[in-house]
Amino acid sequence: MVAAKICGLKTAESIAAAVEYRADFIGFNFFRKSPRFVEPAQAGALGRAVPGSVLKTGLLVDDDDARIASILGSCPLDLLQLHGSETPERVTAIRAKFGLPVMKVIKVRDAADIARAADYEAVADRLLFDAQPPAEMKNPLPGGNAVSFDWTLLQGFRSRLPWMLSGGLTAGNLAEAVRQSGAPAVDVASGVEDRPGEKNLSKIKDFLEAARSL
Ligand SMILES: O=C(O)c1ccccc1NCC(=O)[C@H](O)[C@H](O)COP(=O)(O)O
Repeated sequence: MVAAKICGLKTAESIAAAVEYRADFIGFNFFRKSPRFVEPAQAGALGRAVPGSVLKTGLLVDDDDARIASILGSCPLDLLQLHGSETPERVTAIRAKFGLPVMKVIKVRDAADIARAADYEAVADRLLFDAQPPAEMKNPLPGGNAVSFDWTLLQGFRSRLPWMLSGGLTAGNLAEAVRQSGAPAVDVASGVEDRPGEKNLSKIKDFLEAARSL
């Protein structure tokens, strides 16, 4: 079994499906340009249906303290996912100011990107490896692009921090992704959707059942 996060949830039905099929994390996306964006107040209301056993994750991209404080005022969270270009110093500052665990996202194109995880080893609580959007991709978002990277780049990766694999995952490729990478946890947004931002409850079920079967 590998732990699983379903990211970009913004409806009661999709959250209920994630909880029913035992997601370990759910993600609220606070990046306004994303098709998965959810208003913090709405996320706060939705989050009240989430049991304490499922960690509510807030997805941020280079947000300042005022915005993070505003989000947390509307939506209690268990984990902050920093998906932008936050430096180790910025991660340290956010963690200290808000008193919440931080998952730093490392965007991967090649082996040098994996090595950059070491910069956050002493300051983050978790790591998430996501694909760097390909250079030719028109108007990519910082994440949620349904793009994967070479999972073998993570072979032999060791960290004192728990880490997740992300990027282009689906119920259909999950076993191979985990076999190649050795990931102990996985994360998905597009792979459980029919269209960007529109979650498919059966795909959520299939993804979470696939994660539990490994
Ligand atoms: O999902 C988004 O729209 C998004 C937008 C901006 C920054 C991050 C975003 N998603 C972050 C996630 O954790 C996604 O689950 C991850 O990038 C994987 O996405 P996908 O390849 O679509 O499964």
